[in-house]
Amino acid sequence: MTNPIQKTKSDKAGVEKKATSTDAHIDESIDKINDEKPSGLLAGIIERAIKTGLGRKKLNPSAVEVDVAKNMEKIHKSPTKLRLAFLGGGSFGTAMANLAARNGCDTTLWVRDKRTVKSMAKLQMNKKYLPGYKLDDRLKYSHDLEAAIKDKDIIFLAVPSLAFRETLKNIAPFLTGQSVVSLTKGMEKDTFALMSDIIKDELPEVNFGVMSGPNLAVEIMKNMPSATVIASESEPLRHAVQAALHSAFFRVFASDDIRGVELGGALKNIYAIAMGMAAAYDVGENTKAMLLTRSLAEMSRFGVEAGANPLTFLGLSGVGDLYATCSSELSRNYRIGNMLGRGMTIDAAVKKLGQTAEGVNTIQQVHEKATKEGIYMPITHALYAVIYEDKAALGVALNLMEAGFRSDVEFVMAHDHSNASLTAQMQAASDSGDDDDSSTNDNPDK
Ligand SMILES: NC(=O)C1=CN([C@@H]2O[C@H](COP(=O)(O)OP(=O)(O)OC[C@H]3O[C@@H](n4cnc5c(N)ncnc54)[C@H](OP(=O)(O)O)[C@@H]3O)[C@@H](O)[C@H]2O)C=CC1
Ligand SMILES: O=C(CO)COP(=O)(O)O
Repeated sequence: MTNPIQKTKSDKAGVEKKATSTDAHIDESIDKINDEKPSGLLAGIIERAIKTGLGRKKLNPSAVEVDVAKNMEKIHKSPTKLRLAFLGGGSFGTAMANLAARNGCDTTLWVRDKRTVKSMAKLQMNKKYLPGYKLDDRLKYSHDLEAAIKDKDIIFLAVPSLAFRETLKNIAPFLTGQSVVSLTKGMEKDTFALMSDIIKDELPEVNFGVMSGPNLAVEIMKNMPSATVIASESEPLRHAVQAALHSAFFRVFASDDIRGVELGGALKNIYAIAMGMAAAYDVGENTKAMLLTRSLAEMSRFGVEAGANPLTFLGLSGVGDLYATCSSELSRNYRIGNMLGRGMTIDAAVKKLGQTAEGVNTIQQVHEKATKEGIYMPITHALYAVIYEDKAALGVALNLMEAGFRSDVEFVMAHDHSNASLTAQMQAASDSGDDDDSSTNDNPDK
């Protein structure tokens, strides 16, 4: 059997020279990105961190990794270097694999397309998803799934949710005790399964975790300080992921609330679409703040119904990711919303984006689940009505504003019957007073 890792290594060495001198288009992109480099205080922090070895010095990586290795089941010969595989050659898989390689982990990025693997090894760059960003020269590339995961300690999955189950099925025959960590933020179409559910379904024996947080891939490639959360019931796995990815630019916090962390990452995509749409209507900061915090209320309400701890939504994977994705045009979900707000159809917006926007499917899943189970999710239902039932956005937004009286944080003061009866009185008064026809199906006191 060929060893694709060795092969790509020599490819890299052979082609590097060409890449630096001939690809004018990429040089242009790099110049453009360099122009956008952080400046001032941020630039100072980054420069200092680089000079001091990416901030891992104090952590004494080999000591941490020896400790991790001692604890991890079925861990093997060389405990001084964690061995990692990242599956998925999009922007996030690439950014995370690059972080790990830069930290000195033995890292292979698996990409399904052979030509893309060749191009990445040649240029040390992901031209399609992260053009202009040079990748660490220790990062290895492979399109051979078996070889990519062989002898690894941890396999990180960064494929879109629609490919998650299929990817697990494909690696199942080659597993020899590796742990699995999902980086995917979505729900399986039609089953409402989260990625951890799919892991338990397909690989019931495997030690697993999920990682999620405010991690816009391009900002990570620019060394902009960021943080994330690894959630797992396995402490050794949490430690291993922290040790593998931690640097002065990237902090990895820990949690054992897998459901909460995972739902934060999946649900915020719905609200990023809503916020992108609101931005297209030039709404004010008060409106954005209202939308953001009522989105958080929906997320935590839904999370609790699904078995999550509501406090998890106050962490990086909840409010942290919600804020990042709802504020930035780097978010693909936000961009989809913005295109919708400017009058495009959902199909045209998805086509124009040409990348993964998990929220498009998540809205449908959550709308259906919440309707079936009677979970109060007015923003999700409103968004569904605009996107999939062709309701007018303005009417839907006004309806949301006219929804009944509710408590602010329902885990502090429950939405009780006095609110419900007040709402009913108001509703009756407004029904008899006007004949507004811009309704949605929302019942605010369901
Ligand atoms: N980008 C980000 O900032 C972040 C993304 N995430 C999450 O990570 C996941 C992946 O997103 P991201 O990397 O951004 O996506 P991208 O759209 O950038 O890339 C998707 C990648 O998945 C590959 N792919 C698609 N279908 C399959 C399949 N059936 N088998 C194997 N590979 C496949 C694509 O290959 P091809 O090019 O050949 O189609 C491509 O390499 C999503 O769930 C996302 O929510 C999480 C945090 C941050
Ligand atoms: O999850 C992300 C940032 O944390 C990326 O968001 P998008 O998938 O909307 O680009």
